[in-house]
Amino acid sequence: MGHDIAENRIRTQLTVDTMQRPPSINSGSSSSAQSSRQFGSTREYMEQPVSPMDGYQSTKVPEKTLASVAVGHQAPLLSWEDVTYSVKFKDKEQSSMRTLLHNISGEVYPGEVIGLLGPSGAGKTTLLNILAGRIEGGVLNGKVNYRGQKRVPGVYKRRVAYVEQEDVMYPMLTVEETIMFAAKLRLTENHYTQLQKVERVASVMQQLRLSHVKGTKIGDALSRGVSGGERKRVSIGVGLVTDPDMIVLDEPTSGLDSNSAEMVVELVRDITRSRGISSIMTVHQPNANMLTCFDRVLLLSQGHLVYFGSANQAIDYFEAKGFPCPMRQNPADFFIDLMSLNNRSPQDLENSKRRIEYLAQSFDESSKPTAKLSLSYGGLYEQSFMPNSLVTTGGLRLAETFNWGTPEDDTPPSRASWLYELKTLAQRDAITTLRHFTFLSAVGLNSVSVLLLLGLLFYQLGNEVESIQNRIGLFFALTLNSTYGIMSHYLYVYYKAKDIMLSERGSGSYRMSTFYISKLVVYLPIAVFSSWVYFLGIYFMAGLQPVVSKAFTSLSLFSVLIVVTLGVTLMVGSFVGTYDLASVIAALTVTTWVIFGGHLANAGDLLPVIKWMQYISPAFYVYEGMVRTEFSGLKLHCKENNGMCMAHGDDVIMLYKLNEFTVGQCALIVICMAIGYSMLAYISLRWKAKPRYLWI
Ligand SMILES: Nc1ncnc2c1ncn2[C@@H]1O[C@H](COP(=O)(O)OP(=O)(O)OP(=O)(O)O)[C@@H](O)[C@H]1O
Repeated sequence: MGHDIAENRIRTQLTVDTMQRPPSINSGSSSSAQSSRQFGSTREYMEQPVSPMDGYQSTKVPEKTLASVAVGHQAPLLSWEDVTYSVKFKDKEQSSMRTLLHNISGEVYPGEVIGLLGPSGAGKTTLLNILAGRIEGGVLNGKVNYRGQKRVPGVYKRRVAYVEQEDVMYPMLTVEETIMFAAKLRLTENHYTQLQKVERVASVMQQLRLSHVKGTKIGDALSRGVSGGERKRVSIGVGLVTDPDMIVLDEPTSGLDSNSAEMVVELVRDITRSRGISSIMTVHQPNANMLTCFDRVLLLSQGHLVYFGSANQAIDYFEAKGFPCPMRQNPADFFIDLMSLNNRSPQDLENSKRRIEYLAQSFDESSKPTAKLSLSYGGLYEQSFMPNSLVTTGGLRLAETFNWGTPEDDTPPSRASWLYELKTLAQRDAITTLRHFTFLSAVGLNSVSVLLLLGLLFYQLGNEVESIQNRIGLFFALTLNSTYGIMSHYLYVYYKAKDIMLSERGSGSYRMSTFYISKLVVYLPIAVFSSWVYFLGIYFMAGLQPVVSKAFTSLSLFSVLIVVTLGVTLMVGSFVGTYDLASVIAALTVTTWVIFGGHLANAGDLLPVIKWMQYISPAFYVYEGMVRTEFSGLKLHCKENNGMCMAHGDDVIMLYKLNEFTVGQCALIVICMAIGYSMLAYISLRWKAKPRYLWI
C-alpha cells in the first residue's frame, strides 16, 4: 500500500515535471511516447531486440542538465569527470585489464541526496569508494574535485563521513559511548569543551532517534544489543558527530527490514537537508518510498553511466528511449530490470547487452554539453541553461543559502593532542576489554586451571633427587603455558580491534602510534597480572626455594616472557592479514620457541646448524634463568644406596648445560627482545595497515 502511494507520488510528480518543462525539453517526450513499445511487462519488452538507434532521435535533454542548473549559482561540493577504473584480471592463460567503470561524470551539491543504483556488479561500490577516497589497487583515471579543487587526502578524509556496509564498532560499548568516543577522538580538545561534545552527541542521537537506546550496548552475533536499524543509525551518528561536509553510505539498508531501511534513508535525507551537507549512497533495491528521498539517482550498469537525474524524470527519460515503466511497478525495480543482464538464453543475453550499450551510449552523448560545466567552481552557470520553471527539491533550495567560504579558507581540521588521543583510546580499550566477557573468562579460566593443575601436579616437590625432574618439568610447563595462553587470547582481540582501527583511520580519526600504545597499555597489565596469580600460587604450592629474592627473580623473568610473547603476538597480528593464518603462524612460533627452549633437547648438545634457533627463543633464556635461580644453592638429599647422587643444585645446572648465560644476562637479553619485538610489531602495523588509496 505504502509503495503504491509512493509510486503514485513519483508518477504525479512526473506529470507535474512534464507539464512544467520548457517546450524544447518536452518535445522529446511526446515523440518518444509514439515510438515507445507497448508490452505487458518489463520483462517482455526487455527481451525484444533493441536497435541502437531506436528512440535515439527522441532523446531529451537529460535530467543531469536540469539538476545541474537547478542550483544555478551554487557550486557543487564534489564533482567527478570521466572517472575510469580498471583492475588486473587474471584469466586461466593470461592476465589483462578489466575496466569496472567507464568515464563516469557527475556532481553533488550541498543539501542534495544522491542514490547510486544498479544491478549487482554494476560498479556502485567501486564508484562510491572512489568518491569517498577509499579505493585501493587498480588504475584510476579521471578527475574528482572537492569544492572545485583537487582533493587533499588529509583534509578530505576528515570532511567526509564514510559509513561502511558492515557496521564496524565495539559491541561492548553503548550507543552513547560509541558516539561520544568518536566525538572525543575527532573533535579537538582545543576547539570543543567536554560540555560541547556532550551536547553534540545528544543532538546527534536525537536527530537519529537513538536517545531511547543511548544506554544499550551495540552488541553482535554473540551478545544482544541494539537492532540492525539502530546499529546502522549509530554508524551514521559516528560519522555525523564531526559535522562532515558529506556523508557517503555503502548499502545502508542491507540486512534491514523495509521499515528500518526506509527510516535510515529518510533520516539521511532529513539530515542532509537540515544541515546543508551532501549525501551519496548505494542502495541495492530501494522501494518506491526510498526513491522519493533521492534528489537525483545515478544509474549504473556494467560500469557505464545510464542515467543521472531525478528519479521522477527518469521514468519519462526511459520512456523516451522506448522503455515505458509498466503501471504499478516499483520504478526502482524497473530501473534495475532495465539495467540488468538477462541470462535466461543466449538471445536474451545478447538483447540485454545491446540495450545497456544503447542506454549508456545515448546518455553519454546527451550529457556531454554539461560535463565540463559541472566541474567549474564558484562561477555562475550560463543563464541560457536555466529553465524558468524548475522543480527544485527542498535540499537544493536549502543549498542555495549555504555559504562555503573560499577554498583558501579550507584549512585542515586540527588533531587532538597525542596524549589526549592516547588517553581516550586507552580509556576506550580498557572499557571494551573489561566488558569483554569471553576474553576475561578465558584469561581467568586459564589462570585458575593452570594454578590448580600445575600446583597439584607438582605439589610440595621436596628436596629429594627425584624432585630434579619435577622442578625442570615445572619450569618447562610454565613457559609453555604462558606463551600459548598469551598468543591464543590476545591475537583474536587484537584482530577485532585492528579491523575497527582500519575503518576509523580511514576517516583520519587518530594516529597509529596512539592506537598501538593504547593496546600495550591495556593488554600488558592484564596479561602480566593474570600470570602472576598462577605463577606465585604454583611457586608456593610446589614448595620452590622460599627465598624472596629467588621468587622475585623468577617472577620478573616470567613477566618479561609474557611481555615478549605479547610483543610477538602483536607483531604477527600486525603483519599477517588474516586471523586464521596469523593463529597458525603464532602456534608455529611458540612451538619453535618451546622446542629450542632448553628442555626437550639438552641445551649444549644441539647441532651448530640449528643451535642459533635457541638464541632467538625467549623461552630458552627465561627457562635457563629460572632453572639457574631455583637450582643455585639448592641442597638435595641423596639416598644412601644412590651412587649417582647430585647433592647440589649447581650440579644439575651443569648436567643440563644451562650455564651459558648468567641470570642477569638472560634477563637483559629477554628485555631487549621484548623491546625489539614490540617495536617490530609497531613497524609492521604502520607498514601493513597504511592505507594505499588512489587519489585523482
Ligand atoms: N579489486 C577487484 N578486482 C577484480 N574485480 C573487482 C574488484 N573490485 C570489484 N570487482 C568487480 O567489479 C564489479 C563491480 O563491483 P562492485 O562491488 O562495485 O559492484 P556493486 O554494483 O557494488 O555490486 P553489489 O550491489 O553486488 O555490491 C564486480 O563484477 C566485481 O566483481
